[in-house]
Amino acid sequence: MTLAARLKQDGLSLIPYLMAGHPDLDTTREVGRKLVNTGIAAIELGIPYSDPLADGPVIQRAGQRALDAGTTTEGCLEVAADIAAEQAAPVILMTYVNPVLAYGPERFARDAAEAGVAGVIIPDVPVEESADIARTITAAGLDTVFLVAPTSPDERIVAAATASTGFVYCVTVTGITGSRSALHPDVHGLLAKVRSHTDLPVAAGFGISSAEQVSLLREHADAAIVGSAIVNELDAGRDPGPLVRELLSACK
Ligand SMILES: O=P(O)(O)OC[C@@H](O)[C@@H](O)c1c[nH]c2ccccc12
Repeated sequence: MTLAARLKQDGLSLIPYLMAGHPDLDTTREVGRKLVNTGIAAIELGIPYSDPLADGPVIQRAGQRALDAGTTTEGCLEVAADIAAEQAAPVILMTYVNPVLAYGPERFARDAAEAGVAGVIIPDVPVEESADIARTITAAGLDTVFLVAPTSPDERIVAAATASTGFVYCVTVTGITGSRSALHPDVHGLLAKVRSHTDLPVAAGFGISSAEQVSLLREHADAAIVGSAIVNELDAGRDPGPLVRELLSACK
């Protein structure tokens, strides 16, 4: 089943995010393997990068810790392969464009596809400049995912939806990743606008950390993406499993 078809299935689903290599790759492998078997729709795996523009403090710190621990793109792809081998939920890589260029775009796309990865999110390629990289990714059989924000004009939403094949990532707050006490005041209007421009699934992310916030997205989004709240659990030395189960029950 394609990533898009999976996310279009029954109601709101959950996509947890892990930073690969935080606190080390063995933990990412172990936690990722467990999480894909909890009923999540997909898992987003971040590749750490030294200049992460859109990352808030929690994800930035996790990325720095991963880099300090010697995490490489090769290592991330190996862990992605181990998680994908569970055959329980698709693995989506989230990476800035520089690590992809450093690795070589063709090689990156081929190795990710070989690892069993389903799709790639590259947040810092403006959709207007995305044609080459998107072609390389889709040629390897991977899905592309582009982001739209509350500030995106209609034509940008259309362009992002046209360039995406897996789902459209709807950033539900203005700014960087990280837990917020409240969702965007017009999150439902924003999601409705994106949905009016595409048949692809629409996933909401940025600032979603609680079961209550997840439940507010029911019937408005196809998936909720939760990053910082999960990274926080790992920072506190806790298994993120219980939080993920709580968030999952809010999807129903
Ligand atoms: O951490 P949050 O607020 O729950 O947001 C998800 C997010 O962390 C994850 O999707 C992500 C991490 N880094 C990114 C950079 C750009 C876009 C998305 C991301």
